[in-house]
Order: sequence, then structure tokens, then C-alpha cells
Amino acid sequence: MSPVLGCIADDHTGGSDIAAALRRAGMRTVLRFGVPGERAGVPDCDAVVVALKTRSIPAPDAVAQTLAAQRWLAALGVPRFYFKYCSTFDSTDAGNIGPVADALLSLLGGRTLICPASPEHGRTTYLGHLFVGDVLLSDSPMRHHPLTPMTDANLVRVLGRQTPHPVGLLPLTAVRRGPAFVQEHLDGLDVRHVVADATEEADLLALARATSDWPLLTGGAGLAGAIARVAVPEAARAAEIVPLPPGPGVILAGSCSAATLGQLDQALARFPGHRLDPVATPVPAELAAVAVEWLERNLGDGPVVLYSSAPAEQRATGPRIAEVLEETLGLLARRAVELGVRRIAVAGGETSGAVTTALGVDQVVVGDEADRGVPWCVTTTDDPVALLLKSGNFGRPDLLVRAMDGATR
Ligand SMILES: Nc1ncnc2c1ncn2[C@@H]1O[C@H](COP(=O)(O)OP(=O)(O)OP(=O)(O)O)[C@@H](O)[C@H]1O
Ligand SMILES: O=C(O)[C@@H](O)C(=O)CO
Repeated sequence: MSPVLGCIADDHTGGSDIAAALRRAGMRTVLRFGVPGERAGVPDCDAVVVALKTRSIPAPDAVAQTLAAQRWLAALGVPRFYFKYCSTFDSTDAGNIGPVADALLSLLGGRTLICPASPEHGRTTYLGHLFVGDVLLSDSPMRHHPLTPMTDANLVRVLGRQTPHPVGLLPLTAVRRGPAFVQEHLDGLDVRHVVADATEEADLLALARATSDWPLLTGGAGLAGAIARVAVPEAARAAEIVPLPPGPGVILAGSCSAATLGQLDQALARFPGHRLDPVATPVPAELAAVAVEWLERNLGDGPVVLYSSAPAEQRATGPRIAEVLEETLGLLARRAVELGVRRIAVAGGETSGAVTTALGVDQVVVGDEADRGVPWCVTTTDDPVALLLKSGNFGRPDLLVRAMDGATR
């Protein structure tokens, strides 16, 4: 049987977040990293997530990679697609949410919802405005994001700058009046992109029910989880147990989000840490060499922390900084595995992409979550490595400390 749902995530932590939501709803889920080779197959499963690293690359490249992933999923016989982006709508006026959604719609036809709301992560949308906890997106720490600063919370307006097509709104009052009214409201909108309000799980379920025959939906892990809950009967919801390999642990942190900085504080109070300074040493091989020397000296019985994360005022600036740090953290991940590390907690979506790419990991089994949306992912190789790919904003303050004990929720 072919998988019933094919998801394309624009970064690796987003991929693990949506995979966790699908698994939690009872879908047997496979998570792949990067555009799969034409011949790549998947084990028997209900959903496949292809996690790309397309959030912050030029829009034409993001479109090309997404369409290649969609072609591969379609060749598996997948009938429905989901484009997963960040619940904080991370993007710029150049893209990539609008251009990617447009390209997928040109191929699949019809219209789509734009629904980043993930109430379980504190992301809600009301009258098209995205809230993070109890503040507007534009008042949240996302306004200082190093790659995709979000300074406008009105998603109709934000997406309107990324697509030549008009953008509509499905307001909460309509969502709450039931599927028939949602349908009526949508019929009255002559647009292909509809920003959909949702502040509770029940709203996401209503949206999933009202659009169950749409070939493409887009949003955060919240709506995808609702689609899975609508598709899988409650009695059939049993999550697969995935054991973690034993071995020392390392934390690799490149995320500069407020949540990561708090989690790092706790981890650094418990474990030895080494800070990467890309200004003093702007060449990845050299920056990594100093850190490897530190790693070899400090990787004993307990976990260690390698990080570049910094609050906005201490961050390095320059066109190549992110690239230098991501390459360096990738090199360090490789060396850590050579040194016997079997548990790696990575903080940050771009950073996770760099680490999985450097480790050559193309497929993992998704296991239990250490925190909501942060599952353990175990490679399917003979000598498996467990990866915890943490979205910048996710997790309780002690997540990184608990992760080093292989903790689950
Ligand atoms: N000290 C620093 N100065 C400047 N840039 C940094 C610094 N440390 C990390 N970065 C870069 O900031 C970016 C952080 O993005 P990343 O996606 O890894 O984290 P995030 O945005 O918090 O997570 P997510 O995308 O999951 O929300 C990376 O490209 C990283 O290399
Ligand atoms: O949706 C989210 O917030 C996360 O899955 C994510 O994409 C962060 O990179």
C-alpha cells in the first residue's frame, strides 16, 4: 500500500516536528532528509516526510528541490501532499513560502490553506495575525531572527508580498461555524491561498475535515496532526517503540532563539562547553580544528556542549557567518561520531540541516518525543546514532540536559 500522505518540510527540525505529530496521531511515519534519489524506496508506512533545507535559500532553488521531492512522493503513489513550514512563518519578502506553495499548486491544481497555527506550541492565528504565546509574532523574539526576521504579524500581508496572487482569509468565526459554512465561505473567495485562523486543536480538526479532498495543504505540524487524526481511527493509534543506542552524548547548538539560550544556560551549568567564535576564526576547518582539540580533551564520561548560540547583541554579523558556523558544526558532528558519540542533540533548524547533511543521514525512524515536537530520530544504519533535532523555539528549559540522559516526555 502506498503512504496516504506525503509531506515536504522546509527544514530538518520542522521535518522531525511534523513526523512526531503524525506518529502521535497513529501514522507509521518515515522521515527522510534531502531530495531522495530516484530509486530510493521507503519501508511500509502511512506517511513520508521529506525534510529539506530550503527555508533560507534562494526561492528558485527552494522551488526546484520541493518539486523534485514532490515528484518522488508522487512516484510512490502518494495521493495527498503537505508543505510544512515554520509555525512562526519564517520567511522573507523574497520567499520561500509563497513561491513554493505557488509551484506546488501549479502542479496539483486547486487551492490551499495557509495555516501555521500550532496551538500546542503556543502559535495561534486570529484574523490572519500570528501570535506567539500571548504576543504578536512581530513583538516576539522572532523579530530578531538572524536569517528571517519577522516584523509583520499579518500573514495575509506577509504572504501577499511573496506571491503575485491575491491572498484570502478564513476567519475564526467561519471556522467555528462548521464544515458547511467553511465550504460556503471558501466558495465565496476567488483566491488560491487562504490564510486560515485557528486558536485551538478543535479548529485545526474542523479545517482538516473541511479540506479532506484537497490535494495540497500547507502549514505547521498542528494542521498536519489534525489531518492524521481525521484519517486514522482512534482505536488504531499505537506509536512504534524505537530504542536509543547507548553511548556518550553531545549538544551542538547554533540556534539563537530565546528558548535555546535558556536551555543552553542549563546545559552549560551541568556540562563542559566550548563556544565557537566565527569572528576570531572565520575559516570552518580552522574553527573546527580548535573545537575538535577541545572535544577530544573533554569528551570523557559525561556529555559536552559545542555552541555558537548568542543573544542578538553578541551575534556576529557578516554575509558568511551562518555558513561558516553551519559547516563547522557539521564537521564537529562527524568527528564526535568518530569518537564514539551516539546521541546528538542539535538546536536549530538550519543547524540540524547542516549536521544531518554532514553525517550523511538520509533516513531515520521517528521515536518518542523528548518534548512536544522534538522526537528522537534514530538512523537506520548498522551502528545507529540517535539525533534529537530541536527547533529553535521548542522545548522546556531543561530539554538539553534531559536529552543527554535519553529522556522522553
Ligand atoms: N553567534 C552567532 N552569530 C551569528 N549567527 C549565528 C550565531 N550562532 C548561530 N548563528 C546562525 O544563526 C542561524 C540560526 O538558525 P537555526 O535555524 O539553526 O536556529 P533557529 O532559527 O533558532 O531554529 P529554527 O529554525 O528551528 O526555529 C544559523 O544559521 C546559525 O549558524
Ligand atoms: O513549526 C515549527 O515551529 C518548527 O517545526 C520549525 O519548523 C522550526 O524550524
